[in-house]
Amino acid sequence: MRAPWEGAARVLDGKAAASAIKAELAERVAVLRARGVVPGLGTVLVGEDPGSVKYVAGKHSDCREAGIESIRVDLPATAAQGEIEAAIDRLNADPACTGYIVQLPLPRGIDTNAILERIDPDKDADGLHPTNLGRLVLRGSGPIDSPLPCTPRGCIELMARHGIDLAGKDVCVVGRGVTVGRTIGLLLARKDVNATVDVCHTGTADLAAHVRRAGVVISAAGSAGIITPAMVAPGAVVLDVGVSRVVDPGTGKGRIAGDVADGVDQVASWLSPNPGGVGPMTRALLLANVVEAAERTARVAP
Ligand SMILES: Nc1nc2c(c(=O)[nH]1)N[C@@H](CN(C=O)c1ccc(C(=O)N[C@@H](CCC(=O)O)C(=O)O)cc1)CN2
Repeated sequence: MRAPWEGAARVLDGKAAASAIKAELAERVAVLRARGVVPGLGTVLVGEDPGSVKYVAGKHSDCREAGIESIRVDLPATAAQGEIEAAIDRLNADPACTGYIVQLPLPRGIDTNAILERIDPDKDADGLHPTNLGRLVLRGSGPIDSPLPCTPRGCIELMARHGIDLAGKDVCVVGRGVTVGRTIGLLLARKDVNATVDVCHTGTADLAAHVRRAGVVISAAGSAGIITPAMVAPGAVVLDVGVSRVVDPGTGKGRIAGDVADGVDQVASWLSPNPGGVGPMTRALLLANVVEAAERTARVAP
């Protein structure tokens, strides 16, 4: 007899979940506006990396959809550390900007940690300021009244909105970048989620053995096709978060590839497409951070 997942994984539809979240947020923004509180998201983009340009443009169009104002600061790739810091200082002082992000990665030679630490923690829409990461570490249970990193939050919300309960599950996270791998374990291991987390990276001796043990695989390695069907336990939930640019050998043209190889959909019970999975959720949860910060300021209950 075939298990329910055999044949084709069900789709973790990030586009649909993100649209629902944005509609919910639009209602909360209307309440805020009625009380004279206007949320405004700022973005700082340094350089013209095509991926980053696209993601930032997406964040501004999301703001329009949810009724959030947005402020764009675009700097050339040659911007010096001091110029980026000056832009941060202006956003910290701007009352129209209630939250903002610095699009990562920053060009080589820029001290990213110094930039992230300069953001006013109360305006940190990405949840990557040390104060907010520290709050996440300190508050292992109960509500958190500070912003949470958007992609980790998006991964958990995507599964929750598809009825996937993570309590007691073994989750294998692949990748240790700051926006996902290094922070998602903090959220997954909280008492309200109750998962057990295994974080793998380029120094992991036997990646396949770790992935095979997991009921949930979250791959944010940025290494095309690193998660193969043979590595995945039958019925596992798989989230494809990584993005890399590859050249298609057939056409010679560049294209975007995820971490999950073809055929995983024949083994997994649920699979997030890439694009269309975690990416839109990252953007929706960024807006949630902005709205929640404005609600805290206005003391409006969600
Ligand atoms: N300051 C930050 N920088 C970066 C973050 C972050 O959370 N904060 N994460 C990533 C990029 N990212 C957000 O900025 C991001 C990635 C992907 C998407 C997205 O919607 N992707 C679409 C596809 C878009 C396309 O290429 O057509 C999808 O997956 O469907 C949004 C945001 C690194 N930097």
